[in-house]
Amino acid sequence: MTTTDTALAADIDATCRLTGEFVLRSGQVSNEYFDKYLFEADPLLLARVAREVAQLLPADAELLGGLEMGGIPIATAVSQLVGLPAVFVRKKAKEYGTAKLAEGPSYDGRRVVLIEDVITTGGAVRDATSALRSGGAVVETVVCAIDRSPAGENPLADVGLEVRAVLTKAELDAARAAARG
Ligand SMILES: O=P(O)(O)OC[C@H]1O[C@H](OP(=O)(O)OP(=O)(O)O)[C@H](O)[C@@H]1O
Ligand SMILES: O=C(O)c1cc(=O)[nH]c(=O)[nH]1
Repeated sequence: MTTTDTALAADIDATCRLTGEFVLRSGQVSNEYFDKYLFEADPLLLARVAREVAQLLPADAELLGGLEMGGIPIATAVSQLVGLPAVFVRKKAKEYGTAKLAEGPSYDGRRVVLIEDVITTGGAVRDATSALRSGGAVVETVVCAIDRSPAGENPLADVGLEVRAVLTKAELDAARAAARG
């Protein structure tokens, strides 16, 4: 367990694990879905997640890159906690106005730590990494609330990204099993 908040896994699991049939972003079909908005909409749970994310930030982070959409509330909460500015990374650049992909201050040449809600295959994070790097950002780490990618593998190793997770699927499963007795 990477979290210092020992009840967090059980509370997140109870709040946002859904069962059914879900098509995921990657096109995979899963019988489980972690609805991050259910914890992000709860001010106390969001604050607890943000505290854990803050502890996982690399010391040399200059900007927090919150990924549209679920990464943005977490990045905002962490930004308020640690005093680092944030950029809000769109899935695709806005087609009018500033036409930006990432909203907020310039990230060219700056060390951006990505903040994500859930990682399954790492596809969304990979896309954001590539886009920000194209704009000159140094992106080496992503901190996510829930990592449900296969245990023991780094789905983003191919793009040189370290994944730091507040909670893994195994930890959520263990919390669920413990709660059921
Ligand atoms: O690791 P992956 O296989 O890419 O899957 C995880 C991504 O899928 C979800 O994005 P979605 O577009 O559903 O999210 P949003 O509600 O945050 O916009 C989730 O928020 C991650 O960004
Ligand atoms: O892979 C996804 O799309 C995904 C999985 C999940 O558990 N939660 C979520 O918001 N997205």
